[in-house]
Amino acid sequence: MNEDKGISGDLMEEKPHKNSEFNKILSKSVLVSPNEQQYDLLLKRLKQQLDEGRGEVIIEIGGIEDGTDSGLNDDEKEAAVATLQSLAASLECSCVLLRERKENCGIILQYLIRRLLDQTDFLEIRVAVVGNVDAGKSTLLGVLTHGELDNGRGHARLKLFRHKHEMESGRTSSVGNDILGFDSEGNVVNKPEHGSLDWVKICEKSSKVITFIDLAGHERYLKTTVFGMTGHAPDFGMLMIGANAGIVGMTKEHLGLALALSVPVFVVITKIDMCPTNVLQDNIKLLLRILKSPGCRKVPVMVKTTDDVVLSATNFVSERLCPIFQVSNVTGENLGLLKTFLNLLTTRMEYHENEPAEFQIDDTYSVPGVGTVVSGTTLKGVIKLNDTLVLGPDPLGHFQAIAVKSIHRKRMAVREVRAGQTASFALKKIKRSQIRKGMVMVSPALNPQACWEFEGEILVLHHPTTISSRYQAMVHCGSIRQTASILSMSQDCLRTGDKAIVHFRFIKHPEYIIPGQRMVFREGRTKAVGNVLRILTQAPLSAPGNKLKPVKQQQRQMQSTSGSSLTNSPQKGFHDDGNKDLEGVKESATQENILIRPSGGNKRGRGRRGGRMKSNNGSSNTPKPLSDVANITSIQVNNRGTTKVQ
Ligand SMILES: Nc1nc2c(ncn2[C@@H]2O[C@H](COP(=O)(O)OP(=O)(O)OP(=O)(O)O)[C@@H](O)[C@H]2O)c(=O)[nH]1
Repeated sequence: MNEDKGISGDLMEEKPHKNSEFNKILSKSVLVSPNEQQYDLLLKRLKQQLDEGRGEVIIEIGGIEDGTDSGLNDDEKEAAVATLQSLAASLECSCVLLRERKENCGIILQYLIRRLLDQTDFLEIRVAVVGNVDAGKSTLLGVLTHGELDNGRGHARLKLFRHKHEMESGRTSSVGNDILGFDSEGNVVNKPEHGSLDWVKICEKSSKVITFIDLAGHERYLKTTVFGMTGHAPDFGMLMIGANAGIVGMTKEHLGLALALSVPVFVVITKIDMCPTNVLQDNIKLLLRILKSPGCRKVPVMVKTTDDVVLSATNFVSERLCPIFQVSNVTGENLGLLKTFLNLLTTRMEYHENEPAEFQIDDTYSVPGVGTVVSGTTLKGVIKLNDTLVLGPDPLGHFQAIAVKSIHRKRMAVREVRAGQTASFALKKIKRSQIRKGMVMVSPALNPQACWEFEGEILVLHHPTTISSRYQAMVHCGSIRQTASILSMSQDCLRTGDKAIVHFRFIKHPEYIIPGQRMVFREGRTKAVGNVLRILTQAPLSAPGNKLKPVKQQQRQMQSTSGSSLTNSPQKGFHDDGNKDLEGVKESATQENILIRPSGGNKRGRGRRGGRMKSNNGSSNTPKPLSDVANITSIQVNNRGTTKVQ
């Protein structure tokens, strides 16, 4: 089958593997018998590679592609492997063979070098699990993390459900988490006897922990699913498809969401044990067509052997690659391949030691005997025990100093957390009611500012009619989830497929957002995606909680400021590189129609939220011209409502 071919050559050329530089010094002669100087150089480079890969790297030996130096014979292989093992041991790493292949020129090997970490440390990868209802999401997670196969009637998923109504209905409604640990050799740490409370035991024995963010498949819970995709900062998306049902319901919606948020996706087709071959083939054909379409532009790879796993995992740094697994939760078929793949995934989040810390809160708890606890993801820097951070913004836009008295990672007490890691902090002298999802804890060095208004560049993926000024919908941006109103736009009105610069204002309280962040703007089936371009107002235009001023009044206010000097605007115009990012998604909205649902009324949303969806010519408030909006940079308004234009 044509689709079954391996990873296409052009993909490899486009994004050379990150180890390719290192591999150049791994020439056969050097590895087989390095002199002292060469050995030291190898050691130094390997350490560098491990630091870059957050503690692990995949090394290929004997595979230099210049044609002169490739392939090892048996003796050379033995010597080269001994050198690699000695290098790994010197750096306190494990060295595990992943793949051995015989080419005409000789043997080529791939090894996983992984740092041995102490009990409290582990590499963390977050995988968002999406797919339609009944695709088998909770079941697969139950099978993977509890080591027992399913019975086909919902046995495995029972271990994951968090609410009584979920047990009764068999449907996930909340964002659930479960973990799968791998030791330094790549063996699964989870055992059937590990209950869901044994996270500490699993983490202590693991070098890498995969956190699955189990998201609801039903349309009713889409808001929660979008929050899971934006607020939990997943490294990857696992799109689950039932073999017999195929691409139905929310499958395309979820795929589109991952695409819009630039989250690399791999596909797991479940229930292959109960699906007739012809149905499976038809569903796979459709899947491949969608993935290859101009809207997705993915390179699908059917993963059938360990070789395919290693190849796709090492190239999964490219968002374009889309590995596809076919598994059964009942017979366990191909689950081994999926586990090996998960073991080889590496985090996408970068970590720089000296960056000021940023932590976004995605949940709050009140724990008896402990007090208020917040959980979330460390986005930047490192947070250590007893550090003082600032928490906010509160409804007045203020941040307050807060000391970090205890840190937990996956229920395990630790001394520090770094970028890319989720954690929870117990906070003193603050009530749970004072904290909400979307708040941040950041280093005081950042001098964080609360934001009521911001400018975003958005692309409308779907709207039944048109969007114009004063339209309101939910903004999802990181763990922020709040309704915002459109004050003005660079176009009179927006229809499906349109792109525009939009001036938003949060309706309830200010938030902490950063230019460049990805955002989703949605209400019911209306959906737009884009980037935050810049922050416009640092303080409320009126007292918090007050209704918005009419747009015209706001615009007059803004016009009076046009031409004033740009104080906090990092950008001069609107044509920034965010445009580029949206191109692929735009195509998906316009050409392939994968995200577009058939037009239809949206009566529920219209009534409840008070958003106005006008007919094409119905815009009574002419939006400000783009050039004018560009000039307005900061309208500083204090709480009494006095405007100070800078
Ligand atoms: N035969 C067979 N049945 C499976 C397999 N995977 C899941 N099932 C069954 O499919 C049903 C639905 O599985 P769930 O895990 O609840 O599906 P889900 O995608 O989590 O659904 P939501 O939580 O509502 O989003 C259950 O009865 C499972 O036992 C499989 O590989 N083979």
